[in-house]
Amino acid sequence: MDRPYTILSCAMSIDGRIDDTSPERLRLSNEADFAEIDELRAGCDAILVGAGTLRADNPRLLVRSPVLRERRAEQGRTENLLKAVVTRGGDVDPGARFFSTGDAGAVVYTGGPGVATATRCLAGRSDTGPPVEVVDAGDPPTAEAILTDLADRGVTRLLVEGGGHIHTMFLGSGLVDELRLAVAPFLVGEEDAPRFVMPGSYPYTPQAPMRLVEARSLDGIAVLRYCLATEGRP
Ligand SMILES: NC(=O)C1=CN([C@@H]2O[C@H](COP(=O)(O)OP(=O)(O)OC[C@H]3O[C@@H](n4cnc5c(N)ncnc54)[C@H](OP(=O)(O)O)[C@@H]3O)[C@@H](O)[C@H]2O)C=CC1
Ligand SMILES: Nc1c(N[C@@H]2O[C@H](COP(=O)(O)O)[C@@H](O)[C@H]2O)[nH]c(=O)[nH]c1=O
Repeated sequence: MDRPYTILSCAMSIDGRIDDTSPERLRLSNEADFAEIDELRAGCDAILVGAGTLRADNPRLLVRSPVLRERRAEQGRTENLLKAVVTRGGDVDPGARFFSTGDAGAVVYTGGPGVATATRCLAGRSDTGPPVEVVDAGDPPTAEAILTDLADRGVTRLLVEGGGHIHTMFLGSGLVDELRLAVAPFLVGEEDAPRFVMPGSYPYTPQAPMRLVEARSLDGIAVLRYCLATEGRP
């Protein structure tokens, strides 16, 4: 299977939560960590999130540093990354910042009735924004179909940036090459706070663990990097 090198990046609390239940976005990363994540973004061709993250955070998913954007432009690349969102039902907000910002366009991965729903939702968008395409990636969409489509678009390096259901989908597929975790030095402690992953079936077991390749402190945040590709795994 021709697919991009796939990095999953996530910031979590010590109790494995990626947000709290308040309406404001929880800041788990510190400035140094956000700067590293920006470097990580700048080194990728595409960035992918789930529709839940779009609804909760209304993120822009841009390269923040002007220096990094300029470096990309000098390399003949778009200043920002191609954006991708995964939705089962196709209900996406055409006014979301995800669709109106950036210079590389966006792809909505959905399937079944979600294709018509997403197409209908996006019909209300103005024509002046970056191009947006709705792609049928199966019903329900699979990580494999999404990665194959991204590879066809010339994406060689993909950053998956949440949320918990999308982590579950991608880690469950066994098609992630690298995991970067930033562990903030506190606990969220709320039963209903979004989790890093849901219960599920994962190929990373005590018999076939991930390989820890880096562990360091970034101003008090533990940065952990794991290599997920091992022999016998795709
Ligand atoms: N700390 C961090 O690093 C990050 C934290 N977050 C946080 O994560 C939270 C959001 O996470 P979460 O609620 O899990 O949402 P996700 O971003 O994981 O998106 C979930 C949505 O993805 C779609 N989906 C789920 N499973 C599938 C599937 N198998 N196939 C296709 N589509 C699927 C559904 O969309 P639909 O409903 O449209 O059908 C679902 O509602 C927010 O609170 C956000 O702040 C997010 C990113 C990073
Ligand atoms: N809060 C939090 C994260 N949250 C996620 O980061 C993304 C930010 O997008 P944008 O603001 O557009 O650049 C968005 O998907 C949001 O859910 N990420 C992290 O690395 N650390 C954090 O503490």
